[in-house]
Amino acid sequence: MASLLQYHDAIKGAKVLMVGAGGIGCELLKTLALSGFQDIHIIDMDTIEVSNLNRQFLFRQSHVGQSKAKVARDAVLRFRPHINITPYHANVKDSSFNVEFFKEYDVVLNGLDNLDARRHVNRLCLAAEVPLVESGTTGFLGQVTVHVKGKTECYECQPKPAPKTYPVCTITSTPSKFVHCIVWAKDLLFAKLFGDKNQENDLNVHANDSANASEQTQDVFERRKDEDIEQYGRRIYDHVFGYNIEVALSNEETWKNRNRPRPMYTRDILHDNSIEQNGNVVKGGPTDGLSVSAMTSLGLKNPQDVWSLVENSRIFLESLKLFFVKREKEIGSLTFDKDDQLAVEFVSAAANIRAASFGIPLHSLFEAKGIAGNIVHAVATTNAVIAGLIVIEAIKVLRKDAESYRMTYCLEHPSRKMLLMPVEPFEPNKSCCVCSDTPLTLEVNTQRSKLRDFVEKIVKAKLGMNSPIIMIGSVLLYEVGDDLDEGMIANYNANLEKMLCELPTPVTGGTMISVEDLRQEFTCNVYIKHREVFDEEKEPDGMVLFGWTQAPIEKNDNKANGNGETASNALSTELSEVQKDAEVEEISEDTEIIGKKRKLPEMPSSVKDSSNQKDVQKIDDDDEDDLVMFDHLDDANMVKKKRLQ
Ligand SMILES: Nc1ncnc2c1ncn2[C@@H]1O[C@H](COP(=O)(O)OP(=O)(O)OP(=O)(O)O)[C@@H](O)[C@H]1O
Ligand SMILES: [Zn+2]
Repeated sequence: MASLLQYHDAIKGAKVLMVGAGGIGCELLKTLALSGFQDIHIIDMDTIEVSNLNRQFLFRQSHVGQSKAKVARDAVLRFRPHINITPYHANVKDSSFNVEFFKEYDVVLNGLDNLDARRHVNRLCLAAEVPLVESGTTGFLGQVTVHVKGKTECYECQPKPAPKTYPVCTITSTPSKFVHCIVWAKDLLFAKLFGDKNQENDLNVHANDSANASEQTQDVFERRKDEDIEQYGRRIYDHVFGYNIEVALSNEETWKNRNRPRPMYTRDILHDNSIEQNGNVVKGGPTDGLSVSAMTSLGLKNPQDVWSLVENSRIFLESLKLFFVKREKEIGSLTFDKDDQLAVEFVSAAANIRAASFGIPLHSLFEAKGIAGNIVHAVATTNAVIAGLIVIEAIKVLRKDAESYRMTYCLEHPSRKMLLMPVEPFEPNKSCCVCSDTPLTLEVNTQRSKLRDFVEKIVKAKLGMNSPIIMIGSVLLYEVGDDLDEGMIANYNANLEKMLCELPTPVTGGTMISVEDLRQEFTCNVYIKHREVFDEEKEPDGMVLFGWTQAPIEKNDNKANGNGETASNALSTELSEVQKDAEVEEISEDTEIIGKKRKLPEMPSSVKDSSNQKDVQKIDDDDEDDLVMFDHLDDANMVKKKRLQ
């Protein structure tokens, strides 16, 4: 009875910070409120999108365009009117959410969808010494991990899997990488125009240019009776690249912290009648569906060339026309196939036009073809399960019950006979540069690399610092800040362009550089080792950082935005099968780790063999054959003592 009371007191008196009010966040807020939490603060920088409504159940159609944090608060207060919920419609990386702010909380709960924000929160939690419960879901997979400074590993102690999935809103509204444009072109536009008409689709199908009311309700993507194919193509182009972008621009909130896209209309891009002049090969040509090609039709030969916006626009219109003229019978039943030349041409051109609109570098057809993917649908149930686990861990953290902390993985294969896999947390990784003082080593050619290369490729891309200060001893070489005077800015800019060995305090072999992010209260020492030659293919940065735990950089990614999302509720892109497999593999690897290194002091009863003290479980899977060894309880306890002092 006493312990129940204690448990209740821990919840009632706790001040909790939730970061992210999306798929996991909505479930989490509801569960926190219903579990008796009374002082909850929520940070989320986004507004509600139509595509959120199917699973972010606190939001309704009428809330579209409003702050997620605020609407989530109002929704929960309706059934828990007497608790305090404080919303912040802001980026968690804003300077107001500093260490002092974090110190006010008893626990921080993440429901985020990107690595960048997760790393930032991890660092602030370490600096403020506040426990963090971290989470993520992708389709049926998910995990909850606990990070307590000095007791367990931090979020960055282990290498992170390469980013694999993309949030729906990023695809439909705010692409920042070429891969987002490919997913949009393939999974939304191509599917809408040529696929099953009954499929759900997140594209805006209404236009405001309809002359009468009946047309208001008509799907814009339907070809109208007697509509000329040229006209139809241009109408689609103007709708998706022009009108829809204008609609998106009208929501000012979305663009507060982002670059505004440019609406594109055929009348502006294609001033001449190039389509009619060049596209008239349509009547002749091959009859075999899969060999029809817009490139051939327009005389574009090299798929490795990056086409201009005009060329992509012509390919777009031409491939659309060819589908209707040459492959009309297939329309309504097509699915994207990377071996279908015309489909690849259409998707590649559409992605490039969208990329141009959003200021994203264009890619060749060859590159675009390599980025094809499957959707990993968000599974609301996974979010709910994960939210429940977050609350369970949060309660343990509040009760300082370190012995029972668990990292829990939600698995996909029911044939493993267990949905949830609890794992005892690791102790901190002594060589983690984020939660320990271990210096990093950088091999670099100090005569050929500029300070700018170091800042961009190491400090920002790898160490994830947003406002770095770079020093050697007490000499400042570079800093980012709002309060710098013109002289300082000029000085730092000049330093950026200097080779490392030519800086006012030269960086050569043996130099120790100190890099600090004041906002994250994160400092790193980087020991420099001069090296003459680098392998251009294997070491494209021309420098190699040792001693950090970050995963390899994502391939097929727009380098300008180095952080990928391991999103909950996400669309995956190709790197398709490969990525899906990787996700499963990731869990399999963990499974193996459990057998070898991580012990499971308590397993779900479904997998416990009651007759055994030392259980060897053979888990049969469709195509996998994992052997997992569970140590008996006594061993497990010993291990636990060793890990969690
Ligand atoms: N730096 C950040 N600061 C504040 N909130 C963030 C930050 N980064 C991500 N978020 C929020 O985290 C939430 C993640 O939720 P979720 O994964 O469900 O994504 P979503 O954008 O709501 O859904 P989807 O994109 O899949 O339609 C989003 O609401 C997003 O606004
Ligand atoms: Zn760490």
